[in-house]
Amino acid sequence: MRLHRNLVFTVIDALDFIFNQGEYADKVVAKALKKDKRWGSSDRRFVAETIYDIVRWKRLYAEIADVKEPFSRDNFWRIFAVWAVLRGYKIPDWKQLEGTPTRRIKGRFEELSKIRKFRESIPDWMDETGAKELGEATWDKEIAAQNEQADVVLRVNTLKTNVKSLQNILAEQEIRTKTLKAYPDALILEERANVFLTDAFREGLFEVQDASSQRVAPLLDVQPGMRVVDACAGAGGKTLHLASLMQNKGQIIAMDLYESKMKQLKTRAKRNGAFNIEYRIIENNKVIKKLHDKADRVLIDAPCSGLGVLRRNPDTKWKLQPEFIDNIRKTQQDILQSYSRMVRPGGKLVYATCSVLPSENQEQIRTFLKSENGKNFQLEKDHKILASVSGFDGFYMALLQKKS
Ligand SMILES: C[S@@+](CC[C@H](N)C(=O)[O-])C[C@H]1O[C@@H](n2cnc3c(N)ncnc32)[C@H](O)[C@@H]1O
Repeated sequence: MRLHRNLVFTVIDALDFIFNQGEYADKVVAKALKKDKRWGSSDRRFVAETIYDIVRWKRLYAEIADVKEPFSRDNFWRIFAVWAVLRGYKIPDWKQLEGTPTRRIKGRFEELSKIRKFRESIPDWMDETGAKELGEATWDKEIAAQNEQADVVLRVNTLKTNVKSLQNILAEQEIRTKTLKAYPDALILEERANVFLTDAFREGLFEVQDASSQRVAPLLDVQPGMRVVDACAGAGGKTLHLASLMQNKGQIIAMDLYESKMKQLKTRAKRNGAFNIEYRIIENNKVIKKLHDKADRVLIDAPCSGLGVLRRNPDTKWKLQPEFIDNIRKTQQDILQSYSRMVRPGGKLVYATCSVLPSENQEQIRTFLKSENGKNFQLEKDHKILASVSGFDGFYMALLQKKS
């Protein structure tokens, strides 16, 4: 395997943006891929996958390369050299890679692979939190699974098409997919492809949405004609799923703190042909109060640590801080306390996160159910989804019913 100079330089530049300028990996990758129109699909794959790989394995590779943050340009080359040696590339005779200690790199890799926080390349605090909350054995498997590359999963937009038709449309463009048992609207790509460039995507025939995330909206048990509040709608992955489950009938009130996210949701809703959505920015508590006891269903897709979706967002490992998790736990309980009041007697509520930490999940529900507000609710069921067991993102979702 040969390394190509302009691709590798693009990777080094991207790492500088991510690690020294605090930019998000997905944005940097998207920008990097636009750099040269002549690149073919394997060049683009090399750039994207190498950047993500090095972001994912930063701690391990930096330790092997014996470099510390803030990284200089020379440090990035040394980290890149570690990646290239471990991936089996022949090191080219470029001056930046002169003197790469191939044998030493392999030896250090063997040694460090015996220690989980290096082997899985995570900060000390994250390793301790994961082990404390899930137990050593489960965390061992879970963090390993979360370091694997995620599959690309589509959710078929049943407002516009069905699984079989979309499968045929994509197959005509050489994009082969498989159905997934127990996930009725899902298609999984057999090989990675940039599905956002397809006409099928532009026409709103599907969204990219992990299989675990596709379990949230169905759990809420919505029916056409209901009034449903999606209280933390964000850019609306689950709002759109709710709209198709409701066959565009009834009312979905999508809320978030941020207007920018609502704007993205509006664009996506238009593409999806979802017409039963109203939008509210939560500027103050009045927005919530007005809906007290009025919603048949409320979805709280709560802000969380994201410790279930590291496969998709490996830079979370480095951006997340323990203080953030402490604060987000308080926010999660506040949101549960406040937004649950929108559920009408006899109505239902789903609380979900894309975290695997019990303290953000079942423990929040336990605290809520013991509280004054929570006494009006009972837990119907919950799903604790681990990436190591499901093969998809780590998620938690609980269905509660308000007493009549
Ligand atoms: C997990 S994300 C939502 C993802 C979205 N539901 C989807 O499926 O694409 C959590 C969202 O909660 C929003 N949020 C944070 N604090 C909030 C609050 N107090 N009230 C409502 N939304 C909040 C964030 O802006 C973010 O968009």
